[in-house]
Amino acid sequence: MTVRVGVTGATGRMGREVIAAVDDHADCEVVFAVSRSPDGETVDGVEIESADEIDSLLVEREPTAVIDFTGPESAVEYAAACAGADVAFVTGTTGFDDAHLEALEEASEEIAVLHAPNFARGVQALLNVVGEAVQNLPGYDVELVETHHNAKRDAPSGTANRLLTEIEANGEFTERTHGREGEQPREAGEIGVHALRGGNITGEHEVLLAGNHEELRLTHRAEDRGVFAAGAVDAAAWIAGQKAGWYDFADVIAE
Ligand SMILES: NC(=O)C1=CN([C@@H]2O[C@H](COP(=O)(O)OP(=O)(O)OC[C@H]3O[C@@H](n4cnc5c(N)ncnc54)[C@H](OP(=O)(O)O)[C@@H]3O)[C@@H](O)[C@H]2O)C=CC1
Ligand SMILES: O=C(O)C1=N[C@H](C(=O)O)C[C@H](O)C1
Repeated sequence: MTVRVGVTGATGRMGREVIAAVDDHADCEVVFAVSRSPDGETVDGVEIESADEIDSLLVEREPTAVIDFTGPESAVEYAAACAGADVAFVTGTTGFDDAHLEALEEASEEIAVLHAPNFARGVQALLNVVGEAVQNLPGYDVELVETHHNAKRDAPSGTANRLLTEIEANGEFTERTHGREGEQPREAGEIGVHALRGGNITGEHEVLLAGNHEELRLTHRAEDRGVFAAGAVDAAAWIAGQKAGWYDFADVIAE
């Protein structure tokens, strides 16, 4: 079966990568790609259409799934449009607050919604092992450093937040300390969180566990955004035919 993909935020860094990744995938095709302000542009030969037309595009082009890498407000709006048209929604957007997540969960009562803050398979592996490392090194100091390009809006990254959830679920920690300045000695039990921004760095995440005159560093470095796009397209292919509900990239990898 051919997976018919709709792309939102099509002229953004990730939107362009998704269009290219769909092209590389034997069983997928882009059936529409939208932007809020299309100016007759094409991306990899795909015409960019107006996001104002999303409701009719969802009905007329019959996508199997929409892939969204935009912003929190827009992701919620696009998810609601997909719910109205019975189309599955795959989003890699980050920076959601509780209200955004609640709105996405509401959509997942009607359609299959898959959210992953990182579609790199290596990050999924990191998420699988970080808890075990924390359990094996009780009392060690934990610091998390994420590094991204200078246009990233949200901090810490969505991936960093997911890693922090895993770390906290597997050890005794008191609080997250975001950066340090002035007289601020490290407290036992805190997790230091640091967001670096610069140039066009694709995305790096490092968890440092230090203690007992030793250190363990678990680092993931994405070298190309294509890795995220490929994972999102795999997710779109996987989600075709799934029933309404909330899914994660781990569900895709498990199969
Ligand atoms: N899960 C993962 O693996 C990854 C997640 N990301 C996340 O994806 C998101 C997008 O990243 P990136 O592509 O670098 O960002 P860009 O700013 O390059 O692109 C985002 C696009 O989304 C659209 N957009 C942004 N805000 C809104 C809004 N309020 N309403 C409607 N459309 C909007 C814009 O397109 P237009 O105006 O043309 O509609 C914009 O071009 C971020 O949240 C980022 O953290 C990034 C990489 C990997
Ligand atoms: O904005 C980005 O670029 C990225 N965002 C994601 C995040 O916030 O975790 C994933 C990736 O690191 C790139």
